[in-house]
Amino acid sequence: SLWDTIGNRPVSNVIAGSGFRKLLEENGKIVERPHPDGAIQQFPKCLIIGVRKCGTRALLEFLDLHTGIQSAYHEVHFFDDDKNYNQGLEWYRKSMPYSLPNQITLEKTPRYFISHGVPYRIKRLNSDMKIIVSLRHPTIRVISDYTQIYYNKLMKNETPDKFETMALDPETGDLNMRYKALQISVYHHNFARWLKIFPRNQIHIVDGDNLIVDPVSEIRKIEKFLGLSHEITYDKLYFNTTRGFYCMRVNSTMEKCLGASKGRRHPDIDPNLIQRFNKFFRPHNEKLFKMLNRRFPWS
Ligand SMILES: Nc1ncnc2c1ncn2[C@@H]1O[C@H](COP(=O)(O)OS(=O)(=O)O)[C@@H](OP(=O)(O)O)[C@H]1O
Repeated sequence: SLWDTIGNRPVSNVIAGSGFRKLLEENGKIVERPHPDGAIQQFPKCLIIGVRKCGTRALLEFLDLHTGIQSAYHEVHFFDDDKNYNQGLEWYRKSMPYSLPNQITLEKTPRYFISHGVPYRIKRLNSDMKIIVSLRHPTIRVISDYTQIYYNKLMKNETPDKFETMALDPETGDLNMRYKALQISVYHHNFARWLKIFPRNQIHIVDGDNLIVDPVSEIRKIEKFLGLSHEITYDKLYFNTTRGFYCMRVNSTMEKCLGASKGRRHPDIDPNLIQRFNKFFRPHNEKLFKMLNRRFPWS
């Protein structure tokens, strides 16, 4: 991609800390991401592993505003995709943005959370890897997941299934346990695998619902988790009333919101069906809270 070709081209006449590291856009396109002398491509020290639709893109981009962090813009899918994994570690390192030696490289691939074998592969690369997981209300996450697939189908000129068709077993009318979006929201199933490989204190959990309404408070906890100073304030993030979400002040002249696929309106869903989902998730949430030694305001 354009991104990668720029990554291999050093631009030396740019001063560190003066905006060299951030997205540069021209006519809405990312055109260049120059880096300073001494910058190198480093393995990530921190991974955002998921969960899908829980604000992983917002986290990655907001954290990229920090001078101590360089985020890989694309989802690299190294640990979950055998085709990429078999390219080897150098391939992975070369997929990273340039950063100064004391900066933390950050990568996010939400599929890591649900992919078997990934925790072990990450541990083999770096047993000290810091791991970030964002969680949202499980029912809202299901609906967000459905909404994404709904629009993906529309874009491919396919007819999307109704939510009820996906969510309910056609024979019994019960919730469809084979529905992938439902399975992903049973967070403790996947979490159990991660906690077998990584100690709890190496995993930071973000409240993805709170990230939407008070991003600075969630980012601040991550800054602490990563041993970074507190830089991301409401000078850098502002509430964009048109979008209905927080957007970024990348520098004094550039503002940036997440892409149009983030924060789409969810379809109206029968409140009874929502209640059935909530009821289904309740005991699973309790298991999760126990596992994580932390509660969330989901009922
Ligand atoms: N600031 C800001 N701007 C836009 N969107 C925001 C923001 N903060 C959090 N979110 C929520 O992020 C949800 C998408 O999550 P992900 O980025 O993890 O999705 S993905 O798995 O990478 O497709 C997305 O879910 P939907 O609202 O269902 O689209 C948003 O609610």
